[in-house]
Amino acid sequence: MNLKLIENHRSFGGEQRKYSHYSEVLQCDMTFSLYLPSNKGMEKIPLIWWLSGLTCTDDNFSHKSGFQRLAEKYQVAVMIPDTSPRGEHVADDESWDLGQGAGFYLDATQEPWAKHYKMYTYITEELTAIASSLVPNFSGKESIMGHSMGGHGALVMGMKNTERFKAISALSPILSPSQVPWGIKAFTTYLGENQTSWKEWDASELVKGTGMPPIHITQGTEDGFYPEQLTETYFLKNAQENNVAVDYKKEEGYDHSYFFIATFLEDHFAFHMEYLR
Ligand SMILES: N[C@@H](CCC(=O)N[C@@H](CS)C(=O)NCC(=O)O)C(=O)O
Repeated sequence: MNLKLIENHRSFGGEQRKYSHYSEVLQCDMTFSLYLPSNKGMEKIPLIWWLSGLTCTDDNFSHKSGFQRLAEKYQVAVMIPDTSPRGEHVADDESWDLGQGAGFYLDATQEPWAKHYKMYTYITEELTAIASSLVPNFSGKESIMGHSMGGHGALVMGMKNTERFKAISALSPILSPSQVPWGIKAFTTYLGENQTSWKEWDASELVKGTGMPPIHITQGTEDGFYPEQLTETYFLKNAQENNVAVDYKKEEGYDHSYFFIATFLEDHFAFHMEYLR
């Protein structure tokens, strides 16, 4: 596993850690970040997964959102993966919404991406085993949240693993990737032209399933990517027709940035903690 602790910062009483390791699934060196609360009460600690958006690494959320205050307040560990496989030998694209920094949290089937772009299996299996070994006194309870591409990733991972994740939330998420430019570009490239294969990676299709965890979504009205990339209509229609509980909130005047994320994060943590206790 070659796990190496490369940073450790005290933050709000807990520890903000960053690790590097060689990923067998992705076939490359990776980093991830992990927050461990102080756990002064020696309680069982649940785990929230955070998935970031396009162009991010695991640093954006830990550097810019201020989430550590909430994780310490609620005594919850937070795991932050990178957004794609990395390295000079890993396929890439010159545009910012494809390739490295834009893995879309799926398992690619098309060349030259299939060898490394397996973010779904990396997170749900390899990183999951690592997380379990690193969170002391882990309660075994997990939930998942994310932003934009990562908001979509959180919905897909949560809805594909309904027994495992107790709650799902997303800030300005892509909701119907098969119908918006970012998603069409990524799915065509990673999964191929046959749109039948897209369905298992599309939150608007998965929401037609049964036994879904509760879902909470926040979208800013002044988000430059809304509604073109982040349209909610089809997702909400499918959720409603299938009786899936989605709390979709629009917030006046907010954009797509980490200023928006930082503003509404407490609301999201409080929502998750209802199901993680
Ligand atoms: N093309 C722009 C926009 C990309 C963008 O807004 N990315 C969002 C996720 S979709 C983000 O979280 N950016 C990193 C940040 O704001 O720290 C860029 O390269 O920064």
